[in-house]
Parts: sequence; structure tokens; C-alpha cells
Amino acid sequence: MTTDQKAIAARAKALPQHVEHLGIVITELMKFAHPADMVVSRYFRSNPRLGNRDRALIAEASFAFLRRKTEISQFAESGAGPLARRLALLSLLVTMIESGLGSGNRAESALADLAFVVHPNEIDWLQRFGTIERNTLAPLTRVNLPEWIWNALGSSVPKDECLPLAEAMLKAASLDLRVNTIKTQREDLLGVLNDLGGRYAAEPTPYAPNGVRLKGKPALQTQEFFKNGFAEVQDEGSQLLAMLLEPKRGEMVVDFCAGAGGKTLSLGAMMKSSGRLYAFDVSEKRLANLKPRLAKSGLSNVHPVWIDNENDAKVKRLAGKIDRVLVDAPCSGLGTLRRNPDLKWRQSPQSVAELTQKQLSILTSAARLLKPGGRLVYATCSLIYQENQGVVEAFLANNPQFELKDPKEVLRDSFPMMGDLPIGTSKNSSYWQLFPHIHGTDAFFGAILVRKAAT
Ligand SMILES: C[S@@+](CC[C@H](N)C(=O)[O-])C[C@H]1O[C@@H](n2cnc3c(N)ncnc32)[C@H](O)[C@@H]1O
Repeated sequence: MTTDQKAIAARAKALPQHVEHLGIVITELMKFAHPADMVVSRYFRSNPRLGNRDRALIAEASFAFLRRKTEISQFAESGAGPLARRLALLSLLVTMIESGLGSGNRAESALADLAFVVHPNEIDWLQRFGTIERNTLAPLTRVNLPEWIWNALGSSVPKDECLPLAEAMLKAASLDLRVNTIKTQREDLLGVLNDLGGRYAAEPTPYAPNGVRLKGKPALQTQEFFKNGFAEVQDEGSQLLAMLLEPKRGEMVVDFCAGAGGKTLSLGAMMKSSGRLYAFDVSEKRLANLKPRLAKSGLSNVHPVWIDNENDAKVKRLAGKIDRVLVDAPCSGLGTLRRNPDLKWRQSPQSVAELTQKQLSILTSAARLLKPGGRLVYATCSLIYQENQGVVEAFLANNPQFELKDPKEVLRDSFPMMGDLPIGTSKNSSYWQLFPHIHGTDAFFGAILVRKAAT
């Protein structure tokens, strides 16, 4: 038996308890009362005896359930025994087939890995699920989306791309890092990572110049390179989005919705730790999470500022003084379904309508910060038209002192290219958009707005 086979056998023996734990987690997830990652980590905290491998499998299967909830729930109706067990078994089967965990990447070998836990009368039933031809499923079952989101995709991509987009969102996302160029260079970090062994197998991201993609999902927190701030976890798309702002050395820049600072840290490094970069957010907790990341980043130009709301006096005091503003607006997050599949079940047309109002209000306040000639990037990780183009159009209708700049023109000399266009731009749009089925990133939207020089 090879080391890999031994590991697989050890994991397979532990599966009966996985089914039980997973059944409890899925029952809790189906209430949709809290974000899925919070539900899963709370469960692990209250079950401290679960090992790392158990946790990895339970977490992966919980997210597989959320991604394929329609298919799994519908098929589960046909089984026997407690519903939680049926859902757990189907989710484990999906995980085994898709992620290559256990010895199987196909239905039969995935089933063999479940042999320790399935009852004889469940085998045929699982086999039937594992061999369903996906293209025979009804459209909404196949895409595992609520109808309103499936319909909304058509306003974001051409009709013939809706299915490939929806299918791409059913896959788990890769783990990407951004190299902190204040401390090291990508080639050097790739060397360090690849010396750490197979689970870190790292390669450059296809487009982002400072991105690294890891093949596995290794624990990062304990690694020296991570503790010392040589890299941060950041999806390639998010890295590219921050690059739309193109901040320069010595400028005054505001990251209006900085959160825990994913993009703030990218912007600070692009500014070579010079000038002044304000990181605003209404969430004290998120800004508190930025501080340790900032401390290890080596940046000295970032100033976190808690604001009460977008019209806070601290914002008004900087009106007309800022060169560049990033508005990474709070949004439905429906572009990140690969990572946050619970969002498709937790958002609704009503929640999107409320977000749209908030987004317009934040954009309007943030825009007042700009000097004449200054650039604002309005961005979301949504693919819903109302949160994206809809907000920008409403803003421009009320603010004629701003104009939309075509990213094809603005980015031509400075941005990573895909074919003959800057990545994320297209011949027939003046907006910037990334999609999982085209770019292999989460879906992101960006609009480049400039305050006209004469006003
Ligand atoms: C998409 S997240 C930002 C993610 C962050 N830029 C990053 O790259 O990690 C949106 C953020 O907007 C913040 N937010 C919500 N309402 C806000 C407001 N009125 N003014 C400023 N920030 C706000 C939220 O607290 C949240 O951190």
C-alpha cells in the first residue's frame, strides 16, 4: 500500500462519523439563518475532537451540498431512512466524485470509498445518482439556481453563455495568493512554496502579475511566508480589479469600502507604500481584521478610518482632495457562488433592490471626494445588472460632472492582456467584467468614472 492509499483507507474508515456530523451541519445550513462558513466553523468549535481531515471533508461536502442543493434535495426524496442521512450521503458522493478526495474521481470509485458507511439497500440508489446524465435534468435542476437568478444571468451575458456560466459557478474555486511586492517577488515566493511539497504545488496565475495559484488547499496560517506577510489570500479576479484604479506613488487615495483590506493592501503595494491611502469602512470588526494584516504587510501609507455611514463628517472633510477612490461596494456577492454557494439561497430580489439603493448612495458620497480629473472605480462581485450597470447609469444621470471611461482605452498600455484586449474588457461594452466560465475567476464588475477637469 502506498502512503496515499493508506491515507485514503484511514479516511474511509472514519466515514460513518462523517455522515453523522455532516447530517447535523446540513440540517443547520438549511435554515439559511447565517453565512455557511460561520455555521460550519461554529460546528467545528463545538466539536473540538474532529481532526483536520475530518473537518476538511465535512466542510467540502457541506459546500458541495449548497452548490448542488436542488439536484441533491430532489433526488433525496427518492431514498429511504432519515432525510439528513440521505442528504449527507449524496453530498459526500458529489464531493468524492468532484474533488478527487478518496480514491475516486468517478462514480464507481467514489462509491467504493463510501462502502464502509452505506447500507446494502443504499448502494443502488447512490449509484443511480452518481451516473445521472446531467444534460437530461430540467434546466433549473441542472444549474442549481433559484429561478430569479437564472433569469437574471441573461442580462449579464449573452443567452448562449448562461449555461456555461451557471455550470462554472457549480465548481469549487482555486486558492489564489497575491504576492506582497513590498517584501518579495513572485518568482522567489514560487520557489519557497514549491520547496514545501505537493500540497503547495504553486504556479503563476494566468493573468494577475503578482498572483500565485495553489493546486491543493493547504493550511497557510502556520507557514513562515504567510506569518511574515509575504503573501495574502486573494482571488485572481480581485487582484485584477484593484489594478483598475492604477494608483501612483505619492497620491491621495481612498478605499471607501475597505473591509478587512484585501484590496487596500494591493493598492498600498501599488503605491510603493508612499502617499496616503485611507481605508474607510462602517464595520469596526472588519477594520480590526485589517490591522494585523497591515502590520505584517510592511506598508506605512495606510490609514484605517471607521465611518458611521457614507455621509460621515470624516468623509466630507476630504471632499475634492482625493486623486483616486475605489468603491468596492457591499453587494449580493452572487459572483462568488463558487466560494459562497449559500448566497444563492440567502439573497432575494428584495435584498438586491435594497442593496442597489445603498450602492447608489455610497457611490454618490464617495464621488464627492475626487479632485477634478480624479478617477473612481465602482466595483462589485455581483453579476446582477441592477447592482452594476444599473447603479452607474443612475449615478451618471444625476452627476453630469462625471464621465464613464472605456476600460479598453484607459487600460490598453498598462493591463494584462487577453488576446488583443485588456483582460475583462470587450469590444461591445464600456464596462469591465470577469466571469468564471471565461476567466476562471469569481465574477467581478468594474466601471471607471472620471470627474471632468472643468468642474
Ligand atoms: C465587498 S466588501 C469589501 C471587501 C474589501 N474591499 C476587500 O477587498 O476585502 C464591502 C464592504 O463595504 C462595507 N460597507 C457597507 N456599507 C458601507 C458604507 N455605507 N460605507 C462604507 N463601507 C460600507 C462593508 O462593511 C464591507 O466591508
